[in-house]
Amino acid sequence: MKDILIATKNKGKAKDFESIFGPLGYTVKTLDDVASHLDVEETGSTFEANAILKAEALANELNTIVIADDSGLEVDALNGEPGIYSARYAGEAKSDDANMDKLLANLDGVPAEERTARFVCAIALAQPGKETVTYRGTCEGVIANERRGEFGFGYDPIFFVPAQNKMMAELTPEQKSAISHRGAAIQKLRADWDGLN
Ligand SMILES: O=c1nc[nH]c2c1ncn2[C@H]1C[C@H](O)[C@@H](COP(=O)(O)OP(=O)(O)OP(=O)(O)O)O1
Ligand SMILES: [Mg+2]
Repeated sequence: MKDILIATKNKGKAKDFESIFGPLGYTVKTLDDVASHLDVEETGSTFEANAILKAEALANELNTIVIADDSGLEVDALNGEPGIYSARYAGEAKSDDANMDKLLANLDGVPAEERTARFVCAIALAQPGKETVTYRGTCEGVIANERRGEFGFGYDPIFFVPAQNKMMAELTPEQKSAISHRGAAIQKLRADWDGLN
C-alpha cells in the first residue's frame, strides 16, 4: 500500500481525502499517525500561507513529501468572515456546533438571497528540497437557517448546495468530493501528484 501523508488533525478532512485517494490505492495517514506532538500555529493571513506552514512543518520533521489543507467558509453578508478563522470562530475549543450556532446567530434575519457563501480549500504540497506548491478549490452555496444531514464535518450541516439541491451534510463522501472545494483542489493537486508517484 502507498501512503499519503496529510498534516491535519481533522478527521473529517482526512475522510474527504480518503474518498478520493483510497480508491486509487493509497492509505491516508495524518498527524495522529506520524507526529501527534506537532502543533503548528496558523499565523498566516491567507489559506495558502497556513497550508504551507502546516505542510512544511511536517515535511521538515519527517524529511518526506507532505500535503496540508487549510480551508474555511466565506460568508458574503459578513464580509467574508469567518474565512481563515473558521475553525476558531466561536473560540479556541474549535467546536463545530458552537461555530454553527455563532454563524446562524450572526445571520439572524438575513434573507435567503443574501446568505450566499463559499467554501475555500487551499492545499499545499511540500517536498524536501523543493519549492512548496499550492492548489485552490472553491464551492458556492447558501447558509441555511437550520442544520440538516449527518455526513461530513464542520459547517456541512448548514451549507446548502443549490447545484445538488441538498445540504453538504446530506451528500455521501463520494458525492461531496465530486463537487466540493476540497475535491476541486485535490483534482488540481493530482495533475502534479501523479507525476511524482
Ligand atoms: O468541507 C468542509 N465542510 C465543512 N466545514 C469545512 C470544510 N472544510 C473546511 N471547513 C471548516 C471546518 C473548520 O472550521 C475550518 C477549517 O479549519 P482548518 O484550520 O483548515 O482545519 P482544522 O483546524 O480543523 O484542522 P487542521 O488545521 O489540523 O487541518 O473550515
Ligand atoms: Mg487548523
